[in-house]
Amino acid sequence: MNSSPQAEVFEVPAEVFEAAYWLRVQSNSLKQTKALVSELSLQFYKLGWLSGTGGSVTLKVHEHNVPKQNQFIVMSPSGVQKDRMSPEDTYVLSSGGSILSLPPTKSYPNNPPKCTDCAPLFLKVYEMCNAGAVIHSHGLDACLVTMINSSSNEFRIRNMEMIKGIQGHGYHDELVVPIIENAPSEGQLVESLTKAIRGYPKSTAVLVRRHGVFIWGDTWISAKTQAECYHYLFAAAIKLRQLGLPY
Ligand SMILES: CSC[C@@H](O)[C@@H](O)C(=O)COP(=O)(O)O
Ligand SMILES: [Zn+2]
Repeated sequence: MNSSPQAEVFEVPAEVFEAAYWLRVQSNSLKQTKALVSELSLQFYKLGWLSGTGGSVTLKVHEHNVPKQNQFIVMSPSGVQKDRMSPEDTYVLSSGGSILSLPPTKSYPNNPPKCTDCAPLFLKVYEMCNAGAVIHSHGLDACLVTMINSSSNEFRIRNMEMIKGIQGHGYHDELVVPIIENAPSEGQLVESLTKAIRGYPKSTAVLVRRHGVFIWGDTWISAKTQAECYHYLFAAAIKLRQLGLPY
């Protein structure tokens, strides 16, 4: 008879094994994606899209041969100066929304970090739109354009060359972007965002009244390009209105 004490056996859940496997596969591109999130955040801060800690950028880790459902998502922390954020301050989430890694607490000695409040909205966009990147902008024009007509749930513009920069649109197309009402917290916007995405399948943006805009694309390049075009068109609409010209 064997009298030696039995070794304790810990069961590691299958999804932990799987996440660890994909983390290894994607580690190089994960590093690059974290760096890109902080680089783009600084760039967008300079454009006025991420000021006063508002706004946020999220990217999916792009790695060939990794199935979409195993691609990791990088998000920024909540309530921080987005222009001063370093790659190591970012969060890594599974495509299902579980947090896989968080910033070291030494970066936040007085205040434990928290993932962006926009996380449920970003996850909804990833899920419904097959996006590779989402930008939440607090650009002033994105906010003001929702206030031109407070009873309208749409922003419409036509006859502008920059409309061609929006996915699925040509010069002769009218651009229509849904507007949802703001709420005291981001989580309360999930339902109306979902409805707007469903109701406007051609749109790659949703405006939030008196707040800003969510813009997405298949890749970070597409999201950035479109975000530049959307902001141009919002600014143009405001200016045209001031000049008394139709848009
Ligand atoms: C200026 S506060 C803005 C926030 O409430 C929110 O709307 C936002 O855009 C950023 O949230 P955050 O949690 O800091 O990523
Ligand atoms: Zn916001």
